[in-house]
Amino acid sequence: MIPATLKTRIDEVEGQGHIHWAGRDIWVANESWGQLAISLQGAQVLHFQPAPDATRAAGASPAPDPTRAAGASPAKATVDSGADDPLVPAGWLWVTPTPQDVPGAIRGGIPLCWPWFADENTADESPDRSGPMHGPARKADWQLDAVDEHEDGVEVHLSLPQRLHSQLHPRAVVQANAQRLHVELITEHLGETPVKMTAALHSYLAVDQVFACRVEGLVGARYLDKLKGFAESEQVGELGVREGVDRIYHSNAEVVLDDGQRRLRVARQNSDSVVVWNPGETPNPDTPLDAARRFLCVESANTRLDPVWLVPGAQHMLGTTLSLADNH
Ligand SMILES: O=P(O)(O)OC[C@H]1O[C@@H](O)[C@H](O)[C@@H](O)[C@@H]1O
Repeated sequence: MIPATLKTRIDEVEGQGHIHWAGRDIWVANESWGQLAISLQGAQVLHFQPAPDATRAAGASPAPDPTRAAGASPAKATVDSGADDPLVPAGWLWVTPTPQDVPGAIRGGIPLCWPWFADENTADESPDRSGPMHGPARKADWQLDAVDEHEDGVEVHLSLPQRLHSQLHPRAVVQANAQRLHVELITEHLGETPVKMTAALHSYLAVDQVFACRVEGLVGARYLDKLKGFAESEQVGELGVREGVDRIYHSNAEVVLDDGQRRLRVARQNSDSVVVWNPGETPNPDTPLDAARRFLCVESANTRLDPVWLVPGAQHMLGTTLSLADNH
């Protein structure tokens, strides 16, 4: 579910190319296996949409997608999102219809939070540890290093041309094909002393209605409830989202997000924290309330529950893989 103007520009690309949207340089693939768009600000995947024929062949039965069913013509079906640029129900990710100007971050897609999650400020080298929420990497300009063919899709490599930390340096790899989207955030330690970091792949997943969603796979997991001062609880039964939610689950389990229309599997690599977040009645100023009902973040993360100590010469890969889950 992304803004109509973004979807139209992606549809206009034949093969691979760059578009300009909301003041950002965005790399796009629009190929027979599907569509992928990555903003070079933040190396942020903004859109992923497998071709409908290919997902049927994989044995799943996704909900019909009106913007692709008509043959990938410019999006027509729109969702009232309370903004001039309506959302269209395209793909697995959500992007706000009213993005902040650069140098602000775009809320949506898969922001890379690095080298800390939220306001934990691990690996924050500013004198008073007052660095930005979710770290500086999501607002920085990344560069596209390479695009390879990969499993009938693409593999995209991105890196940061400048240093954001004296010892740690990140790069990103995005793989997309007709069956899945896979994102890796790789951190290399180039310095001399151990460093503690946290991070997140802050995935904004498009849903039909957030307060009708179920997140399966967390039964029995302990979690910190950020809306209750980080009170610790145990998940009883599957999680049904019925109001704003902001929880860090201590779990390495694969979860399935079921919105009644689509069952999306969220697998994670080297992540013992899964963050489930929607702002409920109090979204950020860049997110109209109607639009906020259309996403649930299910984030592959390393948080205060499982921080990473990186030693000199070591590297850490935080990953997430999205694919369709079988219907019950
Ligand atoms: O608005 P941002 O900076 O993208 O972050 C949004 C949310 O991100 C989530 O990961 C956090 O758990 C929330 O506490 C936070 O509000």
